[in-house]
Amino acid sequence: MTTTATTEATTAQEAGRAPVVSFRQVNKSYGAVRAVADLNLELHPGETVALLGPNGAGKSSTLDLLLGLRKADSGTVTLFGTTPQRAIEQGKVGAMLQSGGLMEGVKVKELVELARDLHPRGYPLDQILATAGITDIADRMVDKLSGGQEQRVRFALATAGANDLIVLDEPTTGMDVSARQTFWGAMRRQAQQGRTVLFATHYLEEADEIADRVIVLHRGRVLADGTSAEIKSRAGARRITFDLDEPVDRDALHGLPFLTSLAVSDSGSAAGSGRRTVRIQSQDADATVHALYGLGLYPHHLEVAGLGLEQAFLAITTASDATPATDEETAR
Ligand SMILES: Nc1ncnc2c1ncn2[C@@H]1O[C@H](COP(=O)(O)OP(=O)(O)OP(=O)(O)O)[C@@H](O)[C@H]1O
Repeated sequence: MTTTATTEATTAQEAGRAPVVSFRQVNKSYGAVRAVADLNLELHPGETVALLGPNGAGKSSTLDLLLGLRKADSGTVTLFGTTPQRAIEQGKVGAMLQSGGLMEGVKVKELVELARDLHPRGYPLDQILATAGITDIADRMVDKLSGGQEQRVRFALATAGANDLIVLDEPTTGMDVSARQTFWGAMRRQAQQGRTVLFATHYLEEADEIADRVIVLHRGRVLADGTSAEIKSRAGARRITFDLDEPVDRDALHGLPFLTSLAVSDSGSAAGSGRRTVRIQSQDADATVHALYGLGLYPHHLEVAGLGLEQAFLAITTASDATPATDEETAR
């Protein structure tokens, strides 16, 4: 074996072992705005990962760095052990981004065909159209599509060949409920075939349902990283709900220990009866409920439940806003 062949074999072996995506100490600023701050991240084959974060958290910047569309100020980004550019040239990555219009003056099928022809491992045209659910609009001009149809065409372009990594930036924006279901069905099939899927989203229910790993970004940092169940339990707080027949002493309820929020409303079924429903969020439900009985109250229909992903997400990002960001915030 020649030295070159040995080097190539070693590189291929390394690429086989390398994470699909690796960010090491990556920083990106736009002037004074720190969009990505000391970001460390690894994605592995077959993972479906949701990137969650409030507006301006750094999601699009992270995806741009990952795709080599922007250059990091410092740190390294690799895909399959090589540069993003190289991985993309090798046809390993399909991307569906928010920005950038679709080429106009062509039919849907012509545009998809072009993407397929450019892909080193392109799929048959009919298959791409069917997977993206756009067979019926294949002869439509691209400039005549609705927002949701455009998104489906973008999806077809991102999956026109056999990619190992699919990157999606808020892919279902503008899609109606049924288009969303079709879209995620297609995406699940991609994941079942061993592909790694990374998507940024504002829809927490999508992250909860689709992703087996959720990464919460805030101010360019990873605040939490784990399964959706882990993120929910990391937020710590629990919801306590109960009804009260007696007059509600809000000051007393506000004085309960470990309380993070309190809402009192007319009890839906018994509106006008004087019964009130109290909803509490607490960092220590046991202690709060104990103190509640200590107030001499008699709560009916008492329920204690974990937070949904949306509330957990809010709890995590709000807590981070209240404290200076440190690397210890990272969950793993
Ligand atoms: N080209 C740019 N020039 C200057 N600032 C920018 C640029 N692009 C992004 N930013 C800023 O960097 C920060 C991160 O933006 P980014 O678009 O990555 O966030 P995001 O999480 O994708 O937000 P959104 O959910 O609103 O799409 C924001 O404060 C944004 O205003």
